[in-house]
Amino acid sequence: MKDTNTPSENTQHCGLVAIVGAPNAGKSTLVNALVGQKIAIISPKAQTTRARLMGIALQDQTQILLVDTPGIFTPKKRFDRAMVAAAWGSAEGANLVALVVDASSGLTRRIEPLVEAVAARKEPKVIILNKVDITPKAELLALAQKLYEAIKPEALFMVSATTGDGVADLKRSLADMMPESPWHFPEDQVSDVTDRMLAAEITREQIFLQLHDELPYAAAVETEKYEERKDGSVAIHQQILIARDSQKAIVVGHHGARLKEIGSKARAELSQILGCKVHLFLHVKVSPRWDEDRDIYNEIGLEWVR
Ligand SMILES: Nc1nc2c(ncn2[C@@H]2O[C@H](COP(=O)(O)OP(=O)(O)OP(=O)(O)O)[C@@H](O)[C@H]2O)c(=O)[nH]1
Repeated sequence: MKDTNTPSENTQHCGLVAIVGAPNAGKSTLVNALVGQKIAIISPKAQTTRARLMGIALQDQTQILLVDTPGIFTPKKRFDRAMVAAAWGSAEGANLVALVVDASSGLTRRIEPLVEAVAARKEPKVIILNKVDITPKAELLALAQKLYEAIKPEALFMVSATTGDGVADLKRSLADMMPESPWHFPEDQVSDVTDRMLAAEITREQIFLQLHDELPYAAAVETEKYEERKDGSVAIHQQILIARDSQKAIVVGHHGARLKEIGSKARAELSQILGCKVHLFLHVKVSPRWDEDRDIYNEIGLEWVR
């Protein structure tokens, strides 16, 4: 635990909130909104968040550690199992389990097992109905009632992570539920994601955004080298791993145009986040079984599962 050197040590509060929910519920968007800064990537495609990320939100004297998890779904492949294991693993030892529900989709059969699983958890729970900006009020109230009865949470919130509606109230209430404890991180730290990892995630987000119809989930990004230069800029070398030769042509594009576009958007975003000039070098590598490679699991923060 790090010494935060803040004056009023004895009145500090700090606790862990595990954010769980179905893929696409808006968990990453919500964590970014609570932290007030982008720490997790977002995409309209489900299952974007692969590893466990921690966002650190500050509310007065309270540090709220928000563990953003991969969406919980019924896993089939090893990679999927690793994602779901990471999600539940992060709920262990949490002070609060927060179930985020996409209110606009309602109580679908897909999330019923998740609701049951959350109801059975021993930690205190809250329900967060997200996407209220696109949910009719009557549906919202009916859903709130059903979920309240099923889970019996400490509290239920209605928010829009994208418009920010209800987010400040949610943050204050979460802070009120955190136990008295010294802060676990320095005041200015917003996440436990390393710059290397974030850089890989930003490139992966661009691949998603630009190619999700042609290349769903078939790519991983590894930061091979991350170098801070004397002139204050950062040079980042990354490998884009794809499963098949045919996908290489898609990622590279005509005369390299697609790769250039992925690189230039990722570079612009990284340079904004890191606050310096970024040189980004992307290499595409065909690695037929990248999702069976232990090193890649480590790099993106997932545990290897059997
Ligand atoms: N209209 C609306 N859209 C939202 C809101 N919150 C999130 N979204 C959108 O929902 C989609 C999924 O958001 P994410 O934050 O990536 O969802 P997630 O739950 O982290 O998804 P996984 O990574 O798959 O687990 C994105 O297109 C978001 O822009 C909201 O409050 N209102």
